[in-house]
Amino acid sequence: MAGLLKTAMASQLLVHLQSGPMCSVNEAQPAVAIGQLRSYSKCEKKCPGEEQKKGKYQIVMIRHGESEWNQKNLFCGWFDAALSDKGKQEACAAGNAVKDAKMKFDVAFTSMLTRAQETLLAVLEASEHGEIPIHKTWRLNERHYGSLTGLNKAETAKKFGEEKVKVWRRSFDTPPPPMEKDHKYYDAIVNDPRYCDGPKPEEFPMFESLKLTIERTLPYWNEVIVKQIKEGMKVIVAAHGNSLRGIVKHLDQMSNEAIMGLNLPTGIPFVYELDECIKPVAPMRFLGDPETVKKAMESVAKQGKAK
Ligand SMILES: O=C(O)[C@@H](CO)OP(=O)(O)O
Repeated sequence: MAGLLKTAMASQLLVHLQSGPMCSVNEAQPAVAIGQLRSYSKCEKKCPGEEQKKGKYQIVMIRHGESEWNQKNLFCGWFDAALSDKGKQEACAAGNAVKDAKMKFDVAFTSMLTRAQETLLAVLEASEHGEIPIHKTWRLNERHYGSLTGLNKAETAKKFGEEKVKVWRRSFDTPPPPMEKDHKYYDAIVNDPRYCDGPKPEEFPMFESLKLTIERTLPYWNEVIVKQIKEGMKVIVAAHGNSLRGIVKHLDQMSNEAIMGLNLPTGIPFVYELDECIKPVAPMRFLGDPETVKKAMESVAKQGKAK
């Protein structure tokens, strides 16, 4: 625990949020119609009493906006793809939704990858946050997609079958094949100086299932993020589809089968109300129009279909 806390402190960055260009350029045309704070439940209707349920603590999480590799439908994992223009717009719209919901954060957590960090900065900028501490950790990185990194998902489904790709993408414990040393992106990832403070060589993944992703994400969640929540800090986490699916699985105690059906949309913040034991008192709710959220989730699921 002390080690993780030390790493968290070492990666702390005080960001000066200037009037950055990302949100001012595109704010007139948000790609996602972010609505007011709305309840989103499994029944997709307002369930009585659910909407207003407040916990002792609250946390906001967001998957990064669409990346250039999401746009090209490539397995991305630890490759450091930049946000697409649409992804930048999504991030700004997410920040506007946070502002509309009058949410303020004391501390932020993100991964080592640019797409999550840029999304976070855009959210903080658009929601008029000043300077808050930002902790960056590889433990919130996207799951490592092994040898699939850089392959087109639809073409991979055509070659290996949609079922196989679904297992690689969404099964709990079947990992993709490992990334070997001769892989096109091996050097760019393994020798990236951003990882000089970790992971240690023996921890550095060459592939990850969701199970393995959870095994490296949860210690940080429990020992660093939860600690801050319990100290009364208002927390935002900007990370990735699968590192966040791991946290959601943990929070909602979802079965290995149930988590297969969860596809988080890009760039739409979601909120958990938590009790004193950090257990959700209501389902996650998105700061977005439910129909938009539903469509965005379906579109993520469809990425693994052959064309
Ligand atoms: O490619 C990836 O790294 C992830 C997230 O973009 O994709 P998937 O939704 O297939 O797990």
